[in-house]
Amino acid sequence: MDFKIAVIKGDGIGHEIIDETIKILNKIGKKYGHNFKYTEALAGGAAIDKTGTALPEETLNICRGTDALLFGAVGGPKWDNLPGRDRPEQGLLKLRKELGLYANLRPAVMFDELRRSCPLRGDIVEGGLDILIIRELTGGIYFGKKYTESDKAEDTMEYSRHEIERIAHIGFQTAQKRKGILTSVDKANVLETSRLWRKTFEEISPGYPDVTLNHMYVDNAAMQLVYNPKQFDVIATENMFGDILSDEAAMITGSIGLLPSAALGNNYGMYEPIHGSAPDIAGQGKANPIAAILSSAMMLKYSFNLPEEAENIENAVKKALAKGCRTSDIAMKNEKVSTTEEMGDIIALSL
Ligand SMILES: NC(=O)c1ccc[n+]([C@@H]2O[C@H](COP(=O)([O-])OP(=O)(O)OC[C@H]3O[C@@H](n4cnc5c(N)ncnc54)[C@H](O)[C@@H]3O)[C@@H](O)[C@H]2O)c1
Ligand SMILES: CC(C)[C@H](C(=O)O)[C@@H](O)C(=O)O
Ligand SMILES: [Mg+2]
Repeated sequence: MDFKIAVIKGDGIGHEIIDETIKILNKIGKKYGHNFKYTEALAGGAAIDKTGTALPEETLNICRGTDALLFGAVGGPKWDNLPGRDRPEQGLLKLRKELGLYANLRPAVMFDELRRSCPLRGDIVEGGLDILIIRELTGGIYFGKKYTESDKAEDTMEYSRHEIERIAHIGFQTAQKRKGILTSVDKANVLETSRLWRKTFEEISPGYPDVTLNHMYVDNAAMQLVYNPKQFDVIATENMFGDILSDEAAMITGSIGLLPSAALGNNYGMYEPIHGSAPDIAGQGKANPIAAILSSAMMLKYSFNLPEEAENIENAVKKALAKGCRTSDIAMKNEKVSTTEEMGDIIALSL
């Protein structure tokens, strides 16, 4: 079958990790008889340099004409002094908003092979970890009214019932297919948006009697993630809390370079690692491509309905780790360090 994929490498390590991901997809295509057709598009700093804007109209048109999007990362020190609305990150935010990608699935799964890379005590993560964070992606403080003058600035957090309801349904339905435990994370002791969030989850809960709904304040959730992460099955939370908690969850599994994501809406799916452009290691072959490669597995599963092919990629990642392949972020002292490309090669060989 033919599948059209828009590829946005972005900035920094975005290029290196997406190149490895395409290597894997091509091999999968060959193995299963699929034809993945890629169209590259610009966003972020690279787009600013070339066109003056972080999300050119042409990029949006390319994305609207494809079956799914593969995204690397955007941003970097070169563009850090631009006014907020002109920054590379705005390209990503606008893409999410324009394509209606409101639900962001961020699975934090610990590979047995990487138990030693987890910074937590062994007994805390014994038996492994499998948490799915569902982050609301097109609302909240990221997209509320903004205001700035020389001595004062404002960001507004806004949520409508509709925005919360659609995330809640995804949270409950996802929990139904897993262990049936949904933790809604908010700050309802302080924020009006969180009180509406909690009330909405409560109202929807009776429709899912097989799911246990818990509420947790975000500060406690940050603490519980390192104290007792195994209590979590599905976490549903608003945009900024989800951004922060998913970086924390990624590190618990061993590295931020491991955590993939799917940004889903009613018409499109965009697949991106949760990490950034990592300017400190860009261009040095040090980036871990696993988060991007696992994001492509999510693409096969969610956008193309190819679960067997997706599982093949996940298993190949496990095999590469079992063979001892480690990029610098997950290598222990005295372990051989592989480059981004070597990791990609070993995963490709393991398919
Ligand atoms: N989705 C995105 O495009 C995205 C996400 C986060 C940050 N950013 C942008 O990236 C830039 C850098 O931000 P930051 O430093 O806060 O976050 P970052 O995720 O880029 O890097 C944080 C740390 O993690 C390391 N790291 C990240 N990904 C890695 C990988 N795949 N393999 C090995 N190590 C990895 C980096 O070297 C760095 O030390 C900023 O401009 C930021 O806005 C973009
Ligand atoms: C780059 C930034 C806009 C983005 C976010 O905050 O959503 C990133 O941190 C992420 O997690 O995808
Ligand atoms: Mg983030």
